[in-house]
Amino acid sequence: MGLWASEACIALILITIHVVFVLLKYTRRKLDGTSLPLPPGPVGLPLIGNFLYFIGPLRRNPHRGLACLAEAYGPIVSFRPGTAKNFVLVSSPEAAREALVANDAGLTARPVADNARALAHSAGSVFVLPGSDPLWKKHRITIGARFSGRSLNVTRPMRDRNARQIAEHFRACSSREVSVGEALMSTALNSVSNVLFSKDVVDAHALGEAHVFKELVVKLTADTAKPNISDAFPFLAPLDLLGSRRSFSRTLDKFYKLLNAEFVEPRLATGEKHDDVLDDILAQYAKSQLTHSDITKFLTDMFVAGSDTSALTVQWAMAQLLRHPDKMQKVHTELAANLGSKEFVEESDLVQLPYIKAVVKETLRLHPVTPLIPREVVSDDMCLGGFHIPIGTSVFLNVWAIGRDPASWPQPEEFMPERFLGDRAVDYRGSDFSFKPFGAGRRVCPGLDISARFVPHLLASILHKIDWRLPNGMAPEDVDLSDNHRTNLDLATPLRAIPMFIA
Ligand code: HEM
Repeated sequence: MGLWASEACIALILITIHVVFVLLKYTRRKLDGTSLPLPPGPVGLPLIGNFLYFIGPLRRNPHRGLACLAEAYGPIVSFRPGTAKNFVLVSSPEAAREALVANDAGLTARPVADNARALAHSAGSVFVLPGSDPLWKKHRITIGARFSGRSLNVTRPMRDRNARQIAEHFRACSSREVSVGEALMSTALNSVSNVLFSKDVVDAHALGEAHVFKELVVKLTADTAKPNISDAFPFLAPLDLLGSRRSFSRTLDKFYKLLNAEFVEPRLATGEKHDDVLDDILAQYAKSQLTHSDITKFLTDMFVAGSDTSALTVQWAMAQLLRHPDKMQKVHTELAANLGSKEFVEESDLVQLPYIKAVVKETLRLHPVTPLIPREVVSDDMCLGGFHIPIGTSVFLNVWAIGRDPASWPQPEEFMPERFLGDRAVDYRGSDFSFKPFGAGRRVCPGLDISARFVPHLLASILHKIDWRLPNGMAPEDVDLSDNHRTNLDLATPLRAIPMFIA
């Protein structure tokens, strides 16, 4: 009886706190002068809000769980995972357009995960610095000058060489079962490092092997957005209860040291010039416009943002093609018809390979590697879809759900690259918000242009003159297409297959 009474007492206190909290919020909005309602969403518990969702249905694949919330509450949903700020979820093309076009200026920040604060990384990170920060602007100009448009023609020969290396690697593995993703990750790292430092980071003979640089980037990528109780309950952050930030700090520290020892210090010592990103940032360093720490943080972000994303997209495309032999046949027919006996695919061949490019787009529609694009409301409250979105709210665009919206995509679950050919040739940029795997607006992915070249190039290179088989008597329908949302959208079962070189 005594125990029951104390439980009832605790429940009463929690309910009272919750009611006070709701009343305070209501009163504040009245004082703010807004009469717009907040977006609808699941009712949270006192104090912990909707936290239980995040250790339950949303733990493994939040993009799927959040798509179900949108089905229940509509295209703009709000919820509160813990005592941290409100989250708003955007899940329709129209709402995404309103967020990224009409409200772009107000959404130029990103939520900062507790891990990102390790070694003060967030203070120099191009990924999380607010859009108003002069350092963010400086970094975006540096990236834009080397990673977009015609400037990419300068580095094209290096990507041709990287694509040729991976083709040779898989041809040399002919008839042997391989992990498809391992070599793809090495090649994606090399394609980024060549624009940054004019150098491969993984040796051509070791593409399929473990490598310290690769291991560190893989670990940093996996841990960047690892679920962490400190993010739901910021008052616990100083304790770092899961040790997440400490572990991230150790990995970051190793990576910073590696970047400095192998790339930054030697270039500073010799004063060599290579007409690349490192030249550009060292020139800014010489004028005291950047610190040494700004440089390592920037380079770290470029590897974390640019390599796993590209490698995973090619791995997803391969998984879909192995699952759909008729589409694989179309790819081989296109390659044979346009390249004939040419030994290796070059970037300039892509104009003749529309089907391969459509395969990549269809892959990014179904498996966008950043399924939930994170933004944050800065400077002022905003109105979205007739709802009030207070300053400080974290806004997530569920591009995974938008890419499967049946109103925009007939038979949305089917892998049909043909939908990206002909009249309905939706592109990555442009006004169609039913397909935005690289985001949009001021914070659009600055790697879009290089990815639009290199991802189809990489895919074509590992398919040209190579016939892929499934191992252990697997049938196409046995290819596992289930996903696992770590920082990026990973395959739940890493793809293994057997390359057969067609001489
Ligand atoms: C298939 C490949 C890729 C995909 C699907 C992808 C997707 C994305 C998405 C969705 C965003 C957020 C955009 C937004 O908020 O609107 C982003 C940001 C970013 N991406 Fe990519 N990305 C890819 C490759 C790359 C590459 C190759 C690089 C550079 C080497 C890169 C560098 C970045 C950076 C630095 C940001 C942060 C930009 C900022 O916050 O200002 N990405 N990417």
